Amino acid sequence: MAKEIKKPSFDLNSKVAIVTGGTKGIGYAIASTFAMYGCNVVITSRTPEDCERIAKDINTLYGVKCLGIAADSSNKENIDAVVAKTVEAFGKIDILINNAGISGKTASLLEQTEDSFMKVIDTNLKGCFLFASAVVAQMAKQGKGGKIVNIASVGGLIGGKSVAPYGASKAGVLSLTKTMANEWARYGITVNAVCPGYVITELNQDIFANPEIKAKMEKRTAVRRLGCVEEIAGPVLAMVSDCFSYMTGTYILLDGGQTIGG
Ligand SMILES: NC(=O)C1=CN([C@@H]2O[C@H](COP(=O)(O)OP(=O)(O)OC[C@H]3O[C@@H](n4cnc5c(N)ncnc54)[C@H](O)[C@@H]3O)[C@@H](O)[C@H]2O)C=CC1
Ligand SMILES: C[C@H](O)[C@@H]1OC(=O)[C@H](O)[C@@H]1O
Repeated sequence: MAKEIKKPSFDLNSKVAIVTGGTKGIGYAIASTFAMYGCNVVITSRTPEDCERIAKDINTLYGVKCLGIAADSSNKENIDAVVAKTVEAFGKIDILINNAGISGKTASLLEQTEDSFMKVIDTNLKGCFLFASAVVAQMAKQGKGGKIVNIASVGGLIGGKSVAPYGASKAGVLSLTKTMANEWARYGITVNAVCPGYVITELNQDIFANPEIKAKMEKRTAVRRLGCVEEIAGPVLAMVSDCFSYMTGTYILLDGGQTIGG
């Protein structure tokens, strides 16, 4: 008899995930997709009403426990409180998705200020470091490993005009992902990233509202269209499942062929 091959499973039953910035856009799609697969989810954003409302919706729609906790991803005290409240409510953390992010001021480098630069770095890069560090301290105590996915961007690979702080923050996230994977493999924790291209969300709705710009962006992709949030959430689900147990310290590019020249 030939060797039996294990059937891949995306089941997240009884797992507990934190999805930062889980009230909107890509984060909301990820939190909802995890919930569809049985995962209890903690979602964060800075607005308490949004957290409460969306957590209730996810709970009603998918029958899992969902907790909304207001927290600023650039604030260490807030982050430590999210980790403590998650452990208090669920007893453990299995998965962290570092998703909360802002695009920042669209302007040339010379027009960026210390404030506009640091605001993006604090949310996108410092937040990723602080959240992962706080969660890993808990995962290490649990002794059963864990999965972290950082939401980076094509912007972190190619830079791009007028979005220097954003590109730099996402390049930093990709570098952090490698170091985290190296240093935390000893705890059985894998750390990976995804680099989405153009995905329609609130982050960029103003830009894509202009039909000319939208058409230009679509033309930059090989598939000639913008992405949707489900096209990021599905791959992230696979990445936190048992299927991706041998992947760590790297990223998946989800850009419709933007970086191969369109
Ligand atoms: N939409 C796109 O085309 C792409 C987005 N991304 C990344 O995906 C992630 C999600 O972006 P979208 O869903 O598009 O944006 P969005 O604006 O729709 O949602 C962002 C979420 O992050 C939260 N957030 C922002 N700043 C926060 C802070 N300081 N503390 C806590 N929560 C905060 C917001 O409340 C919201 O829930 C971001 O990291 C973004 O950089 C990456 C590549 C492409
Ligand atoms: C903010 C941009 O419109 C959006 O964000 C990203 O990371 C994508 O690459 C898009 O450019």
